Amino acid sequence: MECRYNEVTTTHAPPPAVFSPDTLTSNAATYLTSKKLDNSGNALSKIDGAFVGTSPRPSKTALMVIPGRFSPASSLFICEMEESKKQTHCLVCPFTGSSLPEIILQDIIFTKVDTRAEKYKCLGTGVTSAVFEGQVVINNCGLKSVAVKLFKQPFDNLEGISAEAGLLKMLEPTGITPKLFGILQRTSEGNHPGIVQELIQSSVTLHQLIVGKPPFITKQKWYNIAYQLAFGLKSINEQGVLINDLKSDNVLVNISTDDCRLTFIDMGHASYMHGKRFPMTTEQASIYRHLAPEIANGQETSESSEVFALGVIFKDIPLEELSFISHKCLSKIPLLRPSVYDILSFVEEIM
Ligand SMILES: Nc1ncnc2c1ncn2[C@@H]1O[C@H](COP(=O)(O)OP(=O)(O)OP(=O)(O)O)[C@@H](O)[C@H]1O
Repeated sequence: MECRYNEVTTTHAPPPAVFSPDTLTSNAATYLTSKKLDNSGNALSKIDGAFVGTSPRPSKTALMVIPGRFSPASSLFICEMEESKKQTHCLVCPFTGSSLPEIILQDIIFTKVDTRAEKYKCLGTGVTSAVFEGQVVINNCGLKSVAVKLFKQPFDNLEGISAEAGLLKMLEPTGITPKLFGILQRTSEGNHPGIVQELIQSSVTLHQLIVGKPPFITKQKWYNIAYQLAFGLKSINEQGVLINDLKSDNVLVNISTDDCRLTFIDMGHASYMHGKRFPMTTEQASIYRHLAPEIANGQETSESSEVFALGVIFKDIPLEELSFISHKCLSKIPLLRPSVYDILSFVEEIM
């Protein structure tokens, strides 16, 4: 999957809607506003069916996502249906060749913001997608809470989506990324394709925590966060994956847990077993402060550029003890940066 960096969100663009009741309604309304998305009846009947050993297939009537701002032009519709037919074979991880589960729209119940209005709970939006809260019927396991990442054009090709989903699957053993439930394919009803993943409950982005939005967290919790950042990056890199877009907007913090549990989200720019180039102009490079200078100069990403990105986050974390190591991570010369193992040992020592 060839990606250009000008597709990446600008650093520290304010996340539009994360568990804030006043913004949720308006944002969700802009993205998904359809009565027909109310799927609860169908999905629940499927669970009832599962209990009695049958699997009733809800009829495919009018289950459409009418996605406001990123709806396709009607002339593209036929082409999309053609595409979805030939894209079925893409439900395999392009890196490992293992198959990825498919989830059908009928099995998702999107969470409504308001029981009367047809407005759905948007967890956040990015450059490539809008992420909605819901529940999904998993065979014989009942309902699971999920975050459904629906891709906007032109980021809605199934190969790219399969790559991101495949990486989430691959990273599941680390426990630091959301669990993958499956891929939602584009259907002839016109819904946007997406990734159905574990919902990270009670979370805010690390960026929100850093810029001082409530809640206030203790120094000990900041140490825990620094440790999990280093440990998480090490675990991900050890699986052969480079995140290539590590920044505080892409880390969720579960503020209801004592240790402030972290989850690394958004593997949309990640690569497996190799680095990736992100061609960009000097002006663009200046926006992406988490990008190491060599990447802005056209070189491939590497474990060392991941360390640079970690250094940017450490610099923003309000712990003086991190300034020594973040300074080293931010060295312009990749070879002078510490390894993620050195960083982890350093954080362990200061805790
Ligand atoms: N699994 C999840 N659980 C809870 N909230 C989530 C989850 N995944 C994403 N979000 C919310 O949705 C927002 C957008 O998600 P994500 O970063 O994956 O989108 P994106 O379009 O790839 O963003 P970018 O602009 O970085 O490309 C996140 O900032 C977060 O608030």
